[in-house]
Amino acid sequence: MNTGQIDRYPSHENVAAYAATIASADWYALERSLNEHGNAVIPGLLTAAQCKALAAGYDREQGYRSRIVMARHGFGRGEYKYFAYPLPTLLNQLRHLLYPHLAPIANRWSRQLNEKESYPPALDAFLAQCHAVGQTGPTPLILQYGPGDYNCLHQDLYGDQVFPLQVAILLSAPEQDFTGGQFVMTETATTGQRAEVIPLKQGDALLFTVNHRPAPGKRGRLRKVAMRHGVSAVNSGRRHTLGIIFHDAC
Ligand SMILES: O=C(O)CCC(=O)C(=O)O
Ligand SMILES: [Fe+2]
Repeated sequence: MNTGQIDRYPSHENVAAYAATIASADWYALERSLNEHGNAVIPGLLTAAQCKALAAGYDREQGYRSRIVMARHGFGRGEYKYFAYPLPTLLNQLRHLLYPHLAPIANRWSRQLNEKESYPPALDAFLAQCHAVGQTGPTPLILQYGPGDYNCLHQDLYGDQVFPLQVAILLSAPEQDFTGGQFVMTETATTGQRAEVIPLKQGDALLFTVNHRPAPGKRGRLRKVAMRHGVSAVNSGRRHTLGIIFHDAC
């Protein structure tokens, strides 16, 4: 883990708290939820103060490698910024702390789908694989939505190297900071399509499928189902999200 970096977000008073929350989470239950629904929630991973500090950092010029205005690309309406390396300490730690719990799940999914991918136990080894094929751009991001903004259903794929799980942390408080703006996931299988709205509170971390996952089909046999995620229109206020994607980008 890179510890020799400047912390751009001062109010991370509870660094040990999120490490303890990740370490003590019921990872069997989280995996069961991921297997059954393609998503799972760690409630209250960040404090309101940590969420506010990250959201307030959105307007800073420094610390980001690019800003994307979603309407220009047909991605929806709203905007987001990709962090630059070195990532803020909190974000770097969250990415490193979450990955080792997700890699064994990713490996079980890969085996169940007869895929060749296997994911190393630590993030730095996986990132080295990404960097070796030219996927060197950091993908963690922060998104900002105002009234009328939304995020089209999508998959966060940035090259051949794909880690099949990602995390989004809601930084704003629903009904206080914003209304509307619900996180939505869809699942497309040969048996039909369905959508799920996932209610989140400020500071909750949603673990979810990047592109596809194994799901029981007819006669219990596992089949591959494609998943997408997006956000319904924000009605009022401002909504910020922190996105943690584990593969880097070309
Ligand atoms: O704003 C959201 O909740 C969705 C963010 C998103 O698309 C992502 O983190 O990949
Ligand atoms: Fe996304």
